[in-house]
Amino acid sequence: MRATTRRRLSETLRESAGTPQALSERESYERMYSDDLTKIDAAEHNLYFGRLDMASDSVDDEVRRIGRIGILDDDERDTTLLLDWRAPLARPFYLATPAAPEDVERRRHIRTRSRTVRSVSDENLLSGSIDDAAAGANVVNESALVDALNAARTGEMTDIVETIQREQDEIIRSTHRGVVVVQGGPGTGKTAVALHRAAYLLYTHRDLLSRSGVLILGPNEDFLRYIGQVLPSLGETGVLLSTVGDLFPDVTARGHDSREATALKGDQRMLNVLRAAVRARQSLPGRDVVVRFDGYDLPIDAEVVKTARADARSTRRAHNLAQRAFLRAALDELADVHARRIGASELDGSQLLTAADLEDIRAELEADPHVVAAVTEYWPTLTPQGVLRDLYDDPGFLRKATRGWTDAERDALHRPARPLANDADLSPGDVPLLDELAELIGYRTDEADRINRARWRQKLSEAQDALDILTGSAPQDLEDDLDPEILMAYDLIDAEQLAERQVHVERRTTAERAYEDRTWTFGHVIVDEAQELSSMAWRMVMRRIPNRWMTVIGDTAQTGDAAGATSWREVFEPYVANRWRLHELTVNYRTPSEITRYANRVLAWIDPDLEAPTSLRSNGIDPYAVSGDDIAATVAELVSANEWAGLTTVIASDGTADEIRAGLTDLGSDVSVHAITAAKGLEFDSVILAEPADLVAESPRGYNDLYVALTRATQRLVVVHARALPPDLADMPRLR
Ligand SMILES: Nc1ncnc2c1ncn2[C@@H]1O[C@H](COP(=O)(O)OP(=O)(O)OP(=O)(O)O)[C@@H](O)[C@H]1O
Repeated sequence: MRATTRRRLSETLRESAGTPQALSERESYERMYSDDLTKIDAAEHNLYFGRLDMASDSVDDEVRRIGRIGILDDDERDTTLLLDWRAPLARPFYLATPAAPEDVERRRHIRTRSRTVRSVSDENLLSGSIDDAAAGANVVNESALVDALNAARTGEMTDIVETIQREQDEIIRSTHRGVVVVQGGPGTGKTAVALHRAAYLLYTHRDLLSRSGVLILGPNEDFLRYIGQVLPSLGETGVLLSTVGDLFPDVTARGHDSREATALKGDQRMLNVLRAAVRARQSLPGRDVVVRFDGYDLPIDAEVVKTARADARSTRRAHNLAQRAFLRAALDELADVHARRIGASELDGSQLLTAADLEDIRAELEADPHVVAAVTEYWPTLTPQGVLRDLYDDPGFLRKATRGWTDAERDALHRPARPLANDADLSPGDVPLLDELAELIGYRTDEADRINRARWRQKLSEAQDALDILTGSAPQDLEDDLDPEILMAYDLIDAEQLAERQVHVERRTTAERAYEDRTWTFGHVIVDEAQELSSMAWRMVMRRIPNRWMTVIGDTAQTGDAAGATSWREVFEPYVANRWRLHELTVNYRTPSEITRYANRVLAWIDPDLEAPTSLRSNGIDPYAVSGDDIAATVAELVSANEWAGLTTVIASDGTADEIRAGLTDLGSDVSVHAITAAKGLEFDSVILAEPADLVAESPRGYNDLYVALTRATQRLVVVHARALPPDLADMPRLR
């Protein structure tokens, strides 16, 4: 397949494309073959991993071979060689258990490295002789699963197609067209499920979703990097991965907010603040505003602006879009004022000017840039960034827009404007506010169009230059005495046509186009670590998905963000009423029971009603605590005194992470350090948790943060502390 695809690709590249049409065709073939090659390369590892021998009395007594991608033979009947894991016929591979064998007589696991088979294990599901699966256990493909769970972590998430469990499979293949909410404790495979659901939906609804795209939202860049390889390894490349903070085209928000500011910016009350802010920009003139027109001082008074403003507001259009109506009404009023001044009869005040004269005045006003500028001052063109910066910067404006707020709340929002390139001074919490403002203002970020137009102008000018050169190099004798019979290049072709020949057809993927367009609506949206999204962020996400076909993954016990969610019902009911469905995942695949013993106590403290996930395995390695007066020094000592096999990290509070990192860098150690807010969703072989009391004290959601920190390790946990341990960890064995 690879050789054939390569050959076709190089044939395509060799073809010359004379017309724009042919060029466009060539490019779409080029893309298709390149995508196929990527897919084939990605599937190489463990391509064929499962086989089902169906019972001889079942409807289809057959053998099904299951792999990462589907492969058909090139015989006449297109015989299936390998079934895609997402095909309906492959499903019993994930569902069959000895208790409910689904007509499967034997399930076989094949593990390969490159093209060598490393192991084969069989489960006989009908005969009752089960070599491999713990009979009756609710775990499918157990030995392969245990292998996968014990494997050392690499810092990149891997796919789980060989060992998807029943409760996970149900979510991955859910046919629900509304919101599917997946609630589950740490390590229950929520992220894995989300990614496999994306792959499944792309396979099942390829036509629809390849046009509209799938968006996956994650909490931070590190997390997106961590999960970034999973979908490509499943042959899917057309998905846009983003954080909420990166979802507004051209804005790379890197600013940092206090907890108070974060909470306020995420609060629904901001909606009224933003509305008020935009309305406050539709202001009235003070006294004595005049503009010179036609030799007279023309007053722009509050009455004129008020009438125009009422007209513009009654259009109910977004601010920038209503500017035209405002201007039209204001100029009508001003034309009247002016006509009354110059055309009124001295005798009885009646108007001496004809309707045509009035029209002329109106047209002259409109053509006068000073008049237009003076009028639009009271209904200016706005940008979301401009409004937001002014709001934070100007205490008077802030006060006006935040009726009913306390001074302390206003202080938390106040921030002098220091604009940076790409709006990097704004924070991720500002992005949903920008998006809301963009709606209120009617601001479009047609970045793609803008770029295309700029490119087009560039091409046009290059083409013009080329024509000029052609003209300039025309033989002199012809120049002097142009022979109308001789055709010149510029007689046949103008710059525009020349440029058109150069145009490259749309080469960007759906995901790339979606990223550059604020008003893009996706076919499906997946939100991971969804508990961290604020109300304002949800409004932004919902705008991207009007059909509300979403998969939302999270754990309200892990909410750390000051504006995050504590109840799924509260989040979704306003958008979809009861069109949301809750699934729960109950098995913790990541953390051994030795560690969850402690984590579960913290969970019970956060919410006694939440059920703790069951740990699938125990590894015999008990966590222990080490104390020392200087945290950074004790961590450094611990790190240098031990062999840390596998991926190891130190998790610390946001406030102390830097200090600890500096201590380890001095040592030259490659053990990483993660501040708690950056550790969400990640996992490591070993975790050193530094000063849990700091995590608890640093935030009102401190126990949630502690819970997250305690559930990141797949093998070992060590706690280092100077202050007293939180009560739930107090009985941990001590090294010293
Ligand atoms: N069916 C499975 N087969 C093999 N590994 C699995 C399976 N389900 C989950 N895992 C593994 O368990 C680990 C935890 O999964 P994942 O990160 O998806 O959990 P999570 O619920 O998102 O956790 P958190 O809430 O902490 O972010 C990962 O290494 C994942 O690959």
